[in-house]
Amino acid sequence: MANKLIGEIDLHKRISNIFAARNIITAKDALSMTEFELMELLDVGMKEIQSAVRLISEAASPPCQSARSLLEQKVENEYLLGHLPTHLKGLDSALCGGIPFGVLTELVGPPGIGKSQFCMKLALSASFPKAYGGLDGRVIYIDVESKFSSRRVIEMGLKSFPEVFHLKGMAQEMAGRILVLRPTSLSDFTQSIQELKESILKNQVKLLVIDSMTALLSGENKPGAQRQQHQLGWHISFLKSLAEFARIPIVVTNQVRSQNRDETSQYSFQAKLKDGFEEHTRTYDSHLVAALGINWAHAVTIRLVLESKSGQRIIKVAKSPMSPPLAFPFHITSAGISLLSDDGTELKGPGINNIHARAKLKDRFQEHTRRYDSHLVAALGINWDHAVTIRLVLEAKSGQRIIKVAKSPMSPPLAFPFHITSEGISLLSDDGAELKGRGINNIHARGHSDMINFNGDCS
Ligand SMILES: Nc1ncnc2c1ncn2[C@@H]1O[C@H](COP(=O)(O)OP(=O)(O)OP(=O)(O)O)[C@@H](O)[C@H]1O
Repeated sequence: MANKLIGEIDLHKRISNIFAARNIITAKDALSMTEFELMELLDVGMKEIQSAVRLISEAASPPCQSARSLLEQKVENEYLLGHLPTHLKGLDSALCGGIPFGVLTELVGPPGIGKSQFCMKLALSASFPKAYGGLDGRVIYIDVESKFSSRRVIEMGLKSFPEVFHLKGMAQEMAGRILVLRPTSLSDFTQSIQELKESILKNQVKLLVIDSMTALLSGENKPGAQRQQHQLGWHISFLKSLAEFARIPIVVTNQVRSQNRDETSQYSFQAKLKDGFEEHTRTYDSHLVAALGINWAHAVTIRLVLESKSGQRIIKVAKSPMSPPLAFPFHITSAGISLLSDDGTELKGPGINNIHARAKLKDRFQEHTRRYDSHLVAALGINWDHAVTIRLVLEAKSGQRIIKVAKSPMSPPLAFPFHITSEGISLLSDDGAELKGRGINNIHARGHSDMINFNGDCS
């Protein structure tokens, strides 16, 4: 508006020509001067100057709008901006159609809970043909932890949308629409996202995924949480403006982990300290704030918390401008994430922003395994568990050697009995038994009494 040309404003021709002759071209040029200055410069009477300034101001100001018309515009824009369906019915209806365009959405939760699985399914949904509920677009998937698996995406597609994926060439076509970038450092990542702006518009990109932001920070060896948060500040505003500018959903994953003995973590900006419970949770904040920074938590429009409670995976809509806090139990199958119920349970109180890394220790047996956690954490370091993509656990249970796929982005937890002969390791059966519950990350060294559990991994 300020750059509106004076020549295009409905001024008297003579006055308009005088402005042009004195090189006052835009509304901003004219309105930056006082009426006396204009009088002096243009050599025109006060009355004429006042009338010209009034007309220029009117032309340069945005029109008045009623609250009603603003609301109508908002609804219209939301419709135009659209949503990326998650194909999880309950979640899609809570989010008015799915992950909204034009804003940042954060998936936050402990390792192994299913954040990458969720992102891969979103990538599928964005690249899928419109006729089948997709967006028919391309996806940029920034895979910091090298967890993206095209095999897994195709498996999800075949199981979730068999009618489309069995069409000849469709799997290749879908996989070809997902561009995977693997930055090796924060500066590499910075360069990649700066270069993205143009290609997002040119290439019909409908989704940008960053999996995960935490891994980018933990990869940097710079000392001091403050410094890391400061570095992240630029990325937050850049990604936010990129989402708005390109009108696409940007989905970012973040791991959280409590280094403390309790398994609950909480975002620090939530809940004023009033009572003992909140005072207690405060001790865990410092770790989370160090990883993500306070500005990050404010910048995201949608926050979905994925957690595990009493052996059940749960997805919570923890922050959303259009939904109350809701929780949905889910599981992961070969078709990807699916909800066990589409009716979310409404959440109240401080629980909304708590993140359960695993079930609370309830009995003496588990209390016993806890002693070994500190040993593992001390030996391997807390970042170790985050860093590995595949974890195979080799253990002995009731005299039988077992190899377990305990962490994998493309396989459910499976156990295979094996033995070792002169030819090396061989499986006794090629049909793995699927594992459920806490046993997945337990390691049996001999009998029950020697069991070790990976600290913080979800059960
Ligand atoms: N084909 C499959 N069938 C069933 N479950 C699977 C399959 N592939 C992977 N999973 C399950 O998905 C889980 C891993 O999820 P995912 O890799 O998304 O975790 P994450 O939250 O991204 O972890 P991290 O923070 O460590 O990256 C594992 O429990 C694994 O068993």
